[in-house]
Amino acid sequence: MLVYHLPGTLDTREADLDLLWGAGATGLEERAGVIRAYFDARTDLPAPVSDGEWREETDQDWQAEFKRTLRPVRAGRVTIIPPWLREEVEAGQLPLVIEPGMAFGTGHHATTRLAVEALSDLNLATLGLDGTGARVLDVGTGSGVLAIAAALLGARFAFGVDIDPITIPIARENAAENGVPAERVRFEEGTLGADPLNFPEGGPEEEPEEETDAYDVLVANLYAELHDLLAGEYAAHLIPGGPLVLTGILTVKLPLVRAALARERFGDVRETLDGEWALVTARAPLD
Ligand SMILES: C[S@@+](CC[C@H](N)C(=O)[O-])C[C@H]1O[C@@H](n2cnc3c(N)ncnc32)[C@H](O)[C@@H]1O
Repeated sequence: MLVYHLPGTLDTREADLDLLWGAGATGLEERAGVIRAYFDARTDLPAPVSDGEWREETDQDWQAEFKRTLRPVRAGRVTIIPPWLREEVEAGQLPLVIEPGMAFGTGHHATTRLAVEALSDLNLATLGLDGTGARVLDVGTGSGVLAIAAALLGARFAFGVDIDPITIPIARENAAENGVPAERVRFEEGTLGADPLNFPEGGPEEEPEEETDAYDVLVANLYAELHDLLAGEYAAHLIPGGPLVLTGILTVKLPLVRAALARERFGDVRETLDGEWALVTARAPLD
């Protein structure tokens, strides 16, 4: 790939951008104070933009640069890292390894971090039947990050569902990478309500008490309109009083989520804000 590196930013050199397009650039972007102009072939550039340099780059350069930009993400008792940053997890933190890839959920989005923090605040190891650990349902699992976080935090069983089939093998690989055994985490294509055949039963077959579709905790990083649509399903899939953790909510859309939770008689509704994003926790109705 042929890239022309021009010092400056898209803002400060706005007047020069037309010259690059005019010279045949196929794309422009800015990284760390350098404008990158993509070309199919070298060409003579006019004087105002001749202070840059041509570079041949390979895909490996891109991957290396992307890898260098990733940092560990601390979320409560968990630190989310790509595999090559294992050494950077502080003592006492639970490492959660996520291979950055095609599925949403590397931990770098505020909503993922907020949800892991909220899971970290719940006592997942002692919730649930006989205090033996919570059964957690993760709706819209993506990379599996929230279900895997729940398992690492002591949940007895975590179940991730996603309507996008591409996420499921990725989530399974991430669970294996974190050493979470298959009987403690499961991922299936599916959603709540729409297709009962696709909605899996509660857990490992060898434990009869798991064969229920009511969970101790439900977490969903989706978006406000979907939380509104699914609020009744959330209540139906939680034990009475079970914690609900919702994120993916733009703060401007909070009234929609508040109204949906009130309609379905959720209690103890609390909100945490991070910039334009919100996380809402609540308790399922008691009857
Ligand atoms: C914002 S990502 C969240 C990923 C991950 N749970 C996290 O917290 O980083 C939302 C995920 O929800 C999935 N999704 C969207 N609509 C859904 C639905 N109706 N039911 C289940 N999953 C859905 C998407 O495919 C996507 O993987």
